[in-house]
Amino acid sequence: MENMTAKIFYQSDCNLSLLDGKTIAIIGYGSQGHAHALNLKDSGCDVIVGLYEGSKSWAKAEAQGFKVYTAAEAAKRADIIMILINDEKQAAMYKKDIAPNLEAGNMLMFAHGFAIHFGQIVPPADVDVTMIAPKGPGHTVRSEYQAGKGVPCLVAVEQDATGKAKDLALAYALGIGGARAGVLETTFRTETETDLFGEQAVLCGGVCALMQAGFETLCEAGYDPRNAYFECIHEMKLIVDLIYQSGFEGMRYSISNTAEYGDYITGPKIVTEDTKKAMKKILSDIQDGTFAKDFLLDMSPAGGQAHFRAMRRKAAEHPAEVVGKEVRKLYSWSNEDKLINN
Ligand SMILES: NC(=O)C1=CN([C@@H]2O[C@H](COP(=O)(O)OP(=O)(O)OC[C@H]3O[C@@H](n4cnc5c(N)ncnc54)[C@H](OP(=O)(O)O)[C@@H]3O)[C@@H](O)[C@H]2O)C=CC1
Ligand SMILES: CC[C@](O)(C(C)=O)C(=O)O
Ligand SMILES: [Mg+2]
Ligand SMILES: [Mg+2]
Repeated sequence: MENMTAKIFYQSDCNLSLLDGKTIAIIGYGSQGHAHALNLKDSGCDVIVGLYEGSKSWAKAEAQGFKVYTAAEAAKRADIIMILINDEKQAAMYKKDIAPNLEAGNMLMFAHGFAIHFGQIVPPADVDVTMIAPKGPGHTVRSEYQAGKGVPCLVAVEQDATGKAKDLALAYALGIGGARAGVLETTFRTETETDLFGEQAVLCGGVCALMQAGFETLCEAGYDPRNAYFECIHEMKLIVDLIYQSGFEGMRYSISNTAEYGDYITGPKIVTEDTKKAMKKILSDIQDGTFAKDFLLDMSPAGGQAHFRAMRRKAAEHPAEVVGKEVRKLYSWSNEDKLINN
């Protein structure tokens, strides 16, 4: 097992004043970008935003109080440059906009290790290269900060040219609220491999496939699709919320004995040794670069996102999506669809 003694840093380990006098450029204003920029601004930091001419987010970032520049101009003006654009676009943008404007002693930052770990970006030796990777979606990084809380983060230092890289990165983690929850020390490699594995096998790929298969099974057996949606999709959040609060044991305390008995009996029939075997293959494809190669190829100008777009279209047409729209209207307090339009 990996090092279980890796340090966790909290607010008292982080010195926000290390960011005094430093300009932070947030490149990208999407899920993570808007959250980091707004949280840092609310923490008193000097933040500018870098985008491309014609970006749909330019006016939004300005309306939310930021000076917005092209990525190249923002990089030139900044001491700390956080790259929060899509992983597959980072290498080309870095080469064109960031590299020519980097100065010795700058800090280049990432929220995910993909571009560095897979060698898409190779920064010069005289800059710090660090990562603060929130373990949660950008919109939650913002909403937790506003609630006085934070999303836990990973911190990693790839290059420490100034000798202060880790302390500066930790100050940044406090600025976005992550240190309120805890910041676990790791490496770019480990963050990249575990993050890709988690989102593919469990959080996004695994959970969505499980919910959809359950929904389909009930619908194919003739049950009302709205009932199937309640049972296999809607209620997932409520069960996961209990796990979030008190672990599996806490969740099982809240459910009936009938459900708990069925949980123990049936879980291993669904997630079998074959599922574990498939998980191991997924992990090995991530570790040896197979996934990164396939992803980058499809997302490249030559690939034209052919596979990505087809998969996205097919997923959007799933009957659960149609029923879901109707069911989600029932709970007017839900802001999920607002997120999609943000
Ligand atoms: N989504 C998440 O919650 C998490 C993401 N991460 C990591 O954070 C990073 C950002 O991901 P995410 O927030 O999902 O990205 P999004 O797709 O939500 O946003 C990308 C942003 O980058 C802008 N952009 C695209 N190309 C350029 C360019 N050439 N120059 C300047 N800006 C550009 C986009 O502009 P426009 O608005 O015009 O489209 C958009 O504002 C990735 O490394 C990801 O792995 C890490 C943890 C969680
Ligand atoms: C789970 C997906 C994620 O890794 C995240 C929100 O943490 C991502 O890349 O968006
Ligand atoms: Mg993640
Ligand atoms: Mg991820």
